[in-house]
Amino acid sequence: MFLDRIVATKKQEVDALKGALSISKAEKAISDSAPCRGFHQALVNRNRPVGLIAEVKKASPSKGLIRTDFDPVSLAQAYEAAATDCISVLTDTEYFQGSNDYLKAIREKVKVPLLRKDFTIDERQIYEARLIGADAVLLIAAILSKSQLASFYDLARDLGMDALVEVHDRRELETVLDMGKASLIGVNNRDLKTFETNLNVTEQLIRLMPQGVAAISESAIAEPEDVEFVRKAGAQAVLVGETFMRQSDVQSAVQQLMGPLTKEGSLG
Ligand SMILES: O=C(O)c1ccccc1NCC(=O)[C@H](O)[C@H](O)COP(=O)(O)O
Repeated sequence: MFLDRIVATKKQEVDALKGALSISKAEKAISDSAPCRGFHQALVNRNRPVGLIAEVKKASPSKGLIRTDFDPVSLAQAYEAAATDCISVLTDTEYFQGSNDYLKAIREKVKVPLLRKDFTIDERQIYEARLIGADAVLLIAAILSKSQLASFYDLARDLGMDALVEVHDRRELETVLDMGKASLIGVNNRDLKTFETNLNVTEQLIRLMPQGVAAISESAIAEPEDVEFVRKAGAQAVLVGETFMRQSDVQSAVQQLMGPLTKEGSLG
């Protein structure tokens, strides 16, 4: 199964990180660094009726190479110019052709809060995310135990970041809700084991979420009708990658998919 392969590769990367990243040095560097930008708060204060996390995504296991003229900083600047609330940056190299360097370079040029989109399986990756400039990390319920979810969540918060906790089915959602911490839950419409996508997953899972949880619908959102469908299902924001990456003009692609701004003067 592909997800198992990804996790096996991450285990090797984490072994290398154990030699390369000292937690005490990381803590010192983080205490000297600028505070994070509020990722969750940007979605609360969103610029449109449905918030947007726009993804910088060069390639994927399901689609292969998605964008050939891939300049991560220009893409992120186009997202910012289109009043995107948050940006997701894929940092996995092996399967998504992403890079920590992309996130670092985007952090230098763009003020929008950044999600480090990767497969977190070890606490060192959370320190690393904060050091490279992330404002939030992704915690995928399909690859973590309840105790890992809780401790990684607490660590992210202790380091000043938000955590987007991702689920795909009822069992994963129940685990996350049992944990009793997550206030930002992503429903991935893509089954990461089969790559099948279905927006009904958002509808089925959001209705099981208590009030006070902000739900993000992730993956396979391609048309304004899809955004409307997940809004009606209760999603407060969407996470979109491929649809934007396949358009030459990313800024206008955001406007076409997401519609006009709610707040005057948000653009630019
Ligand atoms: O995108 C994939 O093929 C994929 C395969 C295995 C694990 C994760 C995968 N994608 C990560 C994501 O969650 C998406 O990049 C993100 O939700 C955006 O999806 P899309 O708008 O469909 O590009």
